[in-house]
Amino acid sequence: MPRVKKQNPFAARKRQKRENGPPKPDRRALPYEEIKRDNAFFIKYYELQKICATEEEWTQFLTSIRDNLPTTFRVTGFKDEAKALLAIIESQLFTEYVRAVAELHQKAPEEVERPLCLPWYPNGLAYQLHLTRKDIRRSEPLYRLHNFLIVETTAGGISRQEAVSMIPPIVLDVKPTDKVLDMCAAPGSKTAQLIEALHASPEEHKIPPGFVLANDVDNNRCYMLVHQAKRLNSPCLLVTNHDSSAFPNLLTTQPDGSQAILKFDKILCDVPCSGDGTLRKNPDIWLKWNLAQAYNLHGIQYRIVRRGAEMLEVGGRLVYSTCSLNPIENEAVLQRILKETDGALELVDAGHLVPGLKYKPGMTDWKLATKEVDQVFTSFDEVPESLHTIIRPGMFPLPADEMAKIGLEKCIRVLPHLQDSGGFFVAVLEKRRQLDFEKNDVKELVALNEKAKEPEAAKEPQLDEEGKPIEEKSVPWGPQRKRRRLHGYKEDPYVFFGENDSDYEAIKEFYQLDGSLNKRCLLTRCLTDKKKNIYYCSDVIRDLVVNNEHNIKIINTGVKTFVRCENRHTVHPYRLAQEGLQASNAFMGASRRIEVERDDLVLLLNCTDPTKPPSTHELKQETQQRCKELGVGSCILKYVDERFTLFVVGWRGTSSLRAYVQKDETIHILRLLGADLSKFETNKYEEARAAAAAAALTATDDAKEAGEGGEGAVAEASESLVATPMDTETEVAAES
Ligand SMILES: C[S@@+](CC[C@H](N)C(=O)[O-])C[C@H]1O[C@@H](n2cnc3c(N)ncnc32)[C@H](O)[C@@H]1O
Repeated sequence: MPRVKKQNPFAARKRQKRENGPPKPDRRALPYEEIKRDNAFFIKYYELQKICATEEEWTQFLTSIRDNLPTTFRVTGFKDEAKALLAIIESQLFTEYVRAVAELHQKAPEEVERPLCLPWYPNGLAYQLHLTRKDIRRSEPLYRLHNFLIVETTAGGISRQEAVSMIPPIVLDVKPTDKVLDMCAAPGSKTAQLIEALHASPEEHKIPPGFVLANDVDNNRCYMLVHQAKRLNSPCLLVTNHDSSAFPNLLTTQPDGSQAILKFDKILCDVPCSGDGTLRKNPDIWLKWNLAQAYNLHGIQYRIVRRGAEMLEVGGRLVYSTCSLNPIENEAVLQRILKETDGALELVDAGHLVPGLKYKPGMTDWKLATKEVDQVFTSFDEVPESLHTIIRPGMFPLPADEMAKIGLEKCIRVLPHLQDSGGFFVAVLEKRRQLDFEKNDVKELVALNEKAKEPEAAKEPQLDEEGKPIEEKSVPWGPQRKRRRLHGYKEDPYVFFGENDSDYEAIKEFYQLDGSLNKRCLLTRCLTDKKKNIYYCSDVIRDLVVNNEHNIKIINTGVKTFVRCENRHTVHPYRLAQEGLQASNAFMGASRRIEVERDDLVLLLNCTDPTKPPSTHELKQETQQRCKELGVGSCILKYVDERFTLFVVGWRGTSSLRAYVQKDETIHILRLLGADLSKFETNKYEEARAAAAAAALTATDDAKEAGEGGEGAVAEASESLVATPMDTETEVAAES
């Protein structure tokens, strides 16, 4: 049969671009100061919707939304370490903040307003600075604050996140036992919060029984998500890449060994939106805002929340959120799903979970309009036929009696002027019973999965009446539209340890692993006898991968726990990885542990030259004694004080001991220990000045010596000044 040649979409796009002429200038490239913070359609539209109660409030709203956004961050985690970091922030960092802001604005320190603790964020762990991102990035007096934010973000001590974006995970109220789905997760700031909530009771659960499945349709953004979530080192995270509106049903193994369709206890639908609530952070949206975006997005927003509702466990909770203020993307989507599910889904009031947050109730009346807002419609009958494909009947508010039943006023609308934040919309739904349109045929799904496992060549193509191959349909509970491509995805495989893995036996013996660690949850990402990195994931994540890897594209799972590290001194081929220690520590015996005092740990962490690790003779007597008992190889350094217990991966050399952590985490731990950090404190402004001066000097000297040709020397001079010490983990211990 002759094959129809398919068009290459990339080539087609390229051709189209060529035909369209030279590219338009990138509006995003405009500096924020130059963007006119105005858009007549935006103003006309929201004035029409009466999103504010009075003229005075409307003026406040407009003033606020045109202003830059203050910077906010939250201290990550709920553990003792987070409390200790918070104490340091509130004392040392904020003292430095007051000094620096006073210098920046040439004020007396007493006149500087201290950062604001966000009252509704649990445990006082989130703060708002009276500075914008730009202030922090571009003002020399603030360089220490900037360094702090960068280092602690990389080390996972804090998360820089817009205040309003912290709300959905709080009202989702995740518990360590919850099965959580984040349907539109990238770049992952909310996923990080969900993971933290999952790990909130380490005393109760060594490894939480629940998990977070974080998904995004955009492959590149999935990698941003992996990067963001990696800082939390959770073995209970699975990242997938799929269209959420057609997310396949997944299989899970029940305690009795049978298979069932996975239902989630908590689902976050932080759907794609027009983003006009982020105008303060992204002023370029002023240039492109138009109503067509909302009309276009309404459909996909509805389909995502509908699919979410199907996958939700009865009794489970689903949070729908957008960073848009538009009722078309918010209330109109919710009224549609609430009407369709006819009482099976219920809106609940979650205000008590964010006490002190100022917000407005959801809207129960709104109008639709043309793109230019020159024609306004209150019902579908008024919409001209030419707009029928854009403006749909379901976008109009329901009749008053139906509206009263669904209770849209329980939604949370945050407007920028209420507490100097971005704009946001959040709604909390709970599932009371199964939905009429839910498909839960487990036998069909098992059969489909089995088929998907067959090698491609073994499959009989499905043919239509004319003998042409039938494209598989995209249905939420069935195979994906592009299922065939799954086999072509370039993700590395997930290879779990078998029953009798010799590497596992060696690791178990060396580290005295206890039997509660399921060896079958260790995995590698390649099919080889000589494993390099060994990852660990929780039992439930393993089960999900094994049951569903042929049905959904898995981007990432597992935390790096053991890394091959062999040299002539080592007796065991694997060292521990700091990333995995948070999980693996719970299973480790006493054989490779050293308890260290503060001074020893500070000494070890301060060694930034991997070729000169501290000699054991420099350490306390007890540490030296313990070192003698340990052979060469990886070990766990344990530090305890009244505030927290820290575990750090170490390396016992033939005559040395060193800490095996990356630079930013080193600084984070030293900060917690109250050590002197001045050697890590860099002033980029001073460095740039020094580099420029050195370059100028060299250029002058070179020009004197060689006449022309000074340029290369200038470049060289400046390059040599930007080398940073110990940015990455050094693979082999110094002595080897
Ligand atoms: C508002 S952002 C999510 C922000 C994210 N929750 C966070 O807190 O970092 C919306 C995301 O939805 C993704 N997206 C858009 N359409 C989608 C779809 N059909 N299925 C899954 N994800 C989708 C986009 O790629 C984008 O990353």
